[in-house]
Amino acid sequence: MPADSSPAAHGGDIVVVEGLTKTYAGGFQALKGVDLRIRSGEIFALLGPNGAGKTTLISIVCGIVNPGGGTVRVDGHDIVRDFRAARAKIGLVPQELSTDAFETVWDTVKFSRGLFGRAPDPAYLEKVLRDLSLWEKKDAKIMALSGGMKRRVLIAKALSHEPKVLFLDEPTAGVDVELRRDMWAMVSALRESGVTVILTTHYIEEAEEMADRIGVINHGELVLVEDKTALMRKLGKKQLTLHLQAPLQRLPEALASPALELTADGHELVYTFDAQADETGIAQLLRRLGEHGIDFKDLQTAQSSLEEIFVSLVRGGGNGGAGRGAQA
Ligand SMILES: Nc1ncnc2c1ncn2[C@@H]1O[C@H](COP(=O)(O)OP(=O)(O)OP(=O)(O)O)[C@@H](O)[C@H]1O
Repeated sequence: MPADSSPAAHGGDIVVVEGLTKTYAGGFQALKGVDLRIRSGEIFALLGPNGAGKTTLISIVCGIVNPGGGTVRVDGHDIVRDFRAARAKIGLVPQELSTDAFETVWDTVKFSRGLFGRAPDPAYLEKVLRDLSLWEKKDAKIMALSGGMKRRVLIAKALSHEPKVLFLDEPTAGVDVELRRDMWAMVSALRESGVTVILTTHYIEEAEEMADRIGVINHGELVLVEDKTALMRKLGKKQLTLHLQAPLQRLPEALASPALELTADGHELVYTFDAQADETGIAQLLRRLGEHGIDFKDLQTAQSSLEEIFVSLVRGGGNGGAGRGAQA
């Protein structure tokens, strides 16, 4: 990336979204006041169920959809007042390759660069194609490429004008496991080259694998923004299920704790604990159960997955509020 004197070049936030709202014609409120700061050089994953507002948010930042209220700045440029400068900083990888089927890889990438008014730079484009393992295919027509290669062409096009921020909308939707791994490797390599990457995904595994930070959006609101490692620490929560000898009507008062739950049928006790804590509390729990004459015949443990955390977040339950406002 060429050096410049813009704010983000000094280690600030490359994308700053403040109070962003969007109401579509017809009255549907797709974004309800989103605040989000993307740090220069990070990989940020935006997770959310269908219809949560991910594409709307990305489309506004990329200038495809008009914002309602609020502001968005990309590398210091307002996306409305200073659209061309803001847009020039952005590469967008859409889900589908729509046109260009008869063009060669080289021509389509060269054309994309030209669209942004950048001077030709064959050496840069060669590097992009080589990095994406597309160099051998530079003279092939796009229609003759495999699905995975077409996806790479989309990335090459998005990188053709040397953007600072790359948006990937569902980069691995519908691709096989091998290509998904390739894409992950490519995105990591991009980060190494200094590009900030923002991706939307339905695949929690993808966010888990790639992202530095994760944002969860639901019903047009960001319900959580957190470092992945912090989120993974939350994942350290485990559950111990005790199958009781005899069903209990209710938990004795003395054992009442938010961490301990009796199942509806009274046959099981479920204890939730932090597997990474020094003191899980299990020994104490078992001792106290003994004191109350509660015997169990079997026990098992299970670890909650990011998937479960995500589901509880988007249902508005669980510990979803914990990360609210946690972004920088
Ligand atoms: N042009 C439009 N007119 C009216 N409503 C729209 C329009 N575009 C999107 N919506 C609605 O806004 C909501 C958010 O859509 P959006 O595409 O941003 O969600 P998403 O999180 O990207 O979903 P998905 O994961 O399914 O792509 C949805 O309920 C959608 O139906």
